[in-house]
Order: sequence, then structure tokens, then C-alpha cells
Amino acid sequence: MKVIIGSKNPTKVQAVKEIFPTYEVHALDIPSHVSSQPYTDEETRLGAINRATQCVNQDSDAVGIGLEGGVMYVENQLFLCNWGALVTPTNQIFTASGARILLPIEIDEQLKAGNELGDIMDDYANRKGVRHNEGAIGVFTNDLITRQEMFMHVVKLLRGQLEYWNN
Ligand SMILES: O=P(O)(O)OP(=O)(O)OP(=O)(O)OC[C@H]1O[C@@H](n2cnc3c(O)ncnc32)[C@H](O)[C@@H]1O
Ligand SMILES: [Mg+2]
Repeated sequence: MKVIIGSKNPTKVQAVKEIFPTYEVHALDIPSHVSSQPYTDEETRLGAINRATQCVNQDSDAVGIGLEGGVMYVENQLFLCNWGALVTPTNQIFTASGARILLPIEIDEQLKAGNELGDIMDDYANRKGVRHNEGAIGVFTNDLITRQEMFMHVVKLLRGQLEYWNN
């Protein structure tokens, strides 16, 4: 069995490898066809579905997975949000979201100024490549939950649904 993950971001690729250990895992750089910084649950989830669908279009024997990061408001407060989608060769679509965490007001202001969260996080935390490593969720949980761990949970939710509806 084969799974294609529509990103080369190591936090996403590793998450899929951990949760699908018996599958052959391929990583392809696939566009999300939504804004580079999604701002709602709907847009973030659509980005994940778009990536997963394009993965299956590349190889009709494979299961496609898309993982997408975004932000969303809950009562005027900005939260990190992440969505995953899994598309099967017969076009079943499963989606699931990841843990959310409040972002400081400074991050909200920087995003409104048009910067991408990945770049803002490097400046804010004075680190390099936060998006490829611990992620914003790692920074704001004192490294207790990394971006890969958060994505692992999302991919587990996808795999579980795939198995439930196909057994
Ligand atoms: O190569 P891809 O798969 O696109 O990986 P990415 O790091 O750009 O991740 P996303 O496109 O899924 O994320 C959308 C935007 O949100 C940013 N982002 C989302 N979650 C993040 C996190 O935990 N830490 C840092 N940046 C994050 C990311 O940098 C993008 O600007
Ligand atoms: Mg991106």
C-alpha cells in the first residue's frame, strides 16, 4: 500500500510515516490552492482537501494525504488551527482537525500586516525554521507538543476513519 503526502515539510512527512508504518510513503510538493495564510477553518480544511485530491490524481493506486496549517478566530481571539484530509483511490474523503492554541495579540497584528506565520514565528521566538521544526504550537506549549506530534494526531484521526469505514 502506498500513501502520498502533499508536502515536503518534514513535520508532515514524518507524521505520516509514523502513523502509516507499513505503507510506502512518498512526499510531493503540492499546492494548496488557498491563500498562503489561510484565515478560517473552512479555508484551511479546503487547502488540505485540495492537496490530498491532487496526490491521488498523481497516482490512482495511492491514498493521498494533505495537511494544512492556518489560523481562525474564536470570539475575536486568534487561534492556530490545522486540518488534514485523506482521499482514497475511490474518492472517499476523510477530514480531521488538530489541536488549537491561542496566539498572542502581536502575532495577530503581524499577520494582519500581511506576514506569514512561519516567518513571524522565527522573529518572535528568535529561532530559525520554526515551521519545519517545533512549529508555533511547540513555541507556545514550551515544546511539550511539537508540530509533528500535532500532525501525528491528525493523521491518526484520518487513518482511524479510513479503517472504520472500510472494515
Ligand atoms: O511546505 P508546506 O506543506 O506548505 O508547509 P508550511 O510550513 O508552509 O505549512 P502550511 O502551508 O500548512 O501552513 C500555512 C501557513 O501557516 C504557517 N504555519 C502554520 N502552522 C505553523 C506552525 O505551527 N509554525 C509555524 N508556521 C506555521 C506556515 O508557515 C504557512 O505560512
Ligand atoms: Mg505552505
